[in-house]
Amino acid sequence: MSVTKSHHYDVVVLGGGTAGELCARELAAAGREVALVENRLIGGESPFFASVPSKSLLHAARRGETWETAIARRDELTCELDDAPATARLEESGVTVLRGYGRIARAGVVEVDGAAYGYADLVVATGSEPVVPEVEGLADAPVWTSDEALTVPDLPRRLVVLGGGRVGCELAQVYGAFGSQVTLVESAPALLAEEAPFTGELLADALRRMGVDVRTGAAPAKVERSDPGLRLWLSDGSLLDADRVLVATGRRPRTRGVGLAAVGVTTGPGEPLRIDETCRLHGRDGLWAAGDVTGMKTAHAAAYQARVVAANVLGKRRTADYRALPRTLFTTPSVYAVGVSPRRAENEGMDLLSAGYDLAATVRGRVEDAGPGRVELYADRSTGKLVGAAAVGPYAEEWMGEIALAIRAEVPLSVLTDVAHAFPTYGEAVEAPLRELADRL
Ligand SMILES: Cc1cc2nc3c(=O)[nH]c(=O)nc-3n(C[C@H](O)[C@H](O)[C@H](O)COP(=O)(O)OP(=O)(O)OC[C@H]3O[C@@H](n4cnc5c(N)ncnc54)[C@H](O)[C@@H]3O)c2cc1C
Ligand SMILES: NC(=O)c1ccc[n+]([C@@H]2O[C@H](COP(=O)([O-])OP(=O)(O)OC[C@H]3O[C@@H](n4cnc5c(N)ncnc54)[C@H](O)[C@@H]3O)[C@@H](O)[C@H]2O)c1
Repeated sequence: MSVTKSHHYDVVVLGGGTAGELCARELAAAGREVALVENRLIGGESPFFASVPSKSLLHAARRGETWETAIARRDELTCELDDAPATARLEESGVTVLRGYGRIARAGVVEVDGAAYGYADLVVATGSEPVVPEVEGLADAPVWTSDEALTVPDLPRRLVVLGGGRVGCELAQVYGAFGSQVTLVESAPALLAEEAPFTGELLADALRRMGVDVRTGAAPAKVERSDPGLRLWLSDGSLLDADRVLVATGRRPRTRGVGLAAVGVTTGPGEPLRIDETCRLHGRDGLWAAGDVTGMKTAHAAAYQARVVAANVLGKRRTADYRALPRTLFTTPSVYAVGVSPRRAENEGMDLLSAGYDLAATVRGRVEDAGPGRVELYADRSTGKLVGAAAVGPYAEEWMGEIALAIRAEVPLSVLTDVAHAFPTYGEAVEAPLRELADRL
């Protein structure tokens, strides 16, 4: 179809999720004429299908609410999947919203459902999509991804969750807490295999204690419909009967169909877009990318990059620093990790010094009978700096924030050991390992 150029914008943003929406908003606030192209909901995954509904259900589970109350609150928080308020706020901030599927037609031109729009700068923020593993029969089975698991009102009697990463563990806890009989199947030998081993071990124990059947080192080999529900054969030879399968085996950057080849950007299927430290795409002028499409995995990372892109489009050179982006699970107990993990240090040949502390040894942990929990801190022996940390415990994502700051700001251990924490708090748990690291370095 031949297209005509309808308008020229300073900036066109492809994708209105966390990254795209924030970037568009910042650029419009700075006086740029900005259009944002979105083919689903303004706000993207996080407020409607991901962070917000999952955190709402986890919170309801902690409070012991009924499933009906929990999903009513979830649906209220996700505005019943109505993005009209978010769209109105974005338009009020000066951004033009173009509804439809955006594709780069050629350098300087984006096509949206037959109409063409010019741009000086283009920001690709098209997010990611779930990966469904190729397993015999899986495509014909009643399968959910997190999208369905976080929007439908059903509470399956028997649920098999494939994948023990962040989505799988959070949703296994949600459905297990509300009464589904949940089996969590993870192909790696442990949950959260990329993180410090104690995190996956404590999380698996917590899930098992609440009745989730956690199977590690096993993957689905074959799926068949049965009456009622379906039957799964696992690679270890065991058999599972279920009413529903939730696939949570990862996500891949959404790069197909965006027309990147038209501007000379080639990328393999499932590969993230390559950006430099300023979030410039493939080193090309006027082309930028932010969020999951670049291989990021969290909303806060998407927002961080969006700000970096906006600053650079506005001509203020800003580089991204990824050393202290938190990785969290909002389960009970929470899991928090930041910076270098023991696994990564091993892969990179980094000489890591570690020190840990059990939360049960803190007064707060005893007062609240918090159950098993732990903090580990990691320093690079060659530089003497704190480079990573992991924690499992109540609201670890809140009280470990100071460690992210310490890593990012390279705060010396001599200063960190001189900080007093309020008594009695979980935050006190970092004091002993900090002192130990300082003594041993
Ligand atoms: C179940 C779940 C729970 C999560 N929980 C958390 C959490 O607690 N904390 C956290 O930090 N992160 C969490 N995440 C991750 C977080 O949701 C993502 O990192 C975040 O949404 C990424 O934002 P984004 O802007 O890169 O992409 P998205 O939010 O995916 O937005 C991309 C948008 O682009 C649109 N789009 C794509 N292609 C086109 C096109 N060609 N034309 C027009 N529009 C297009 C899509 O429709 C979409 O709206 C969770 C993820 C999942 C799946
Ligand atoms: N709290 C948070 O910040 C949060 C919460 C949920 C999701 N997310 C993000 O959403 C994205 C998607 O999460 P996810 O959990 O789907 O992906 P993930 O990559 O974190 O985990 C996928 C897991 O599935 C396993 N797996 C892969 N193939 C398998 C198979 N065939 N059978 C069994 N197991 C298999 C992998 O070993 C891995 O442990 C991630 O980027 C994650 O960071 C973030």
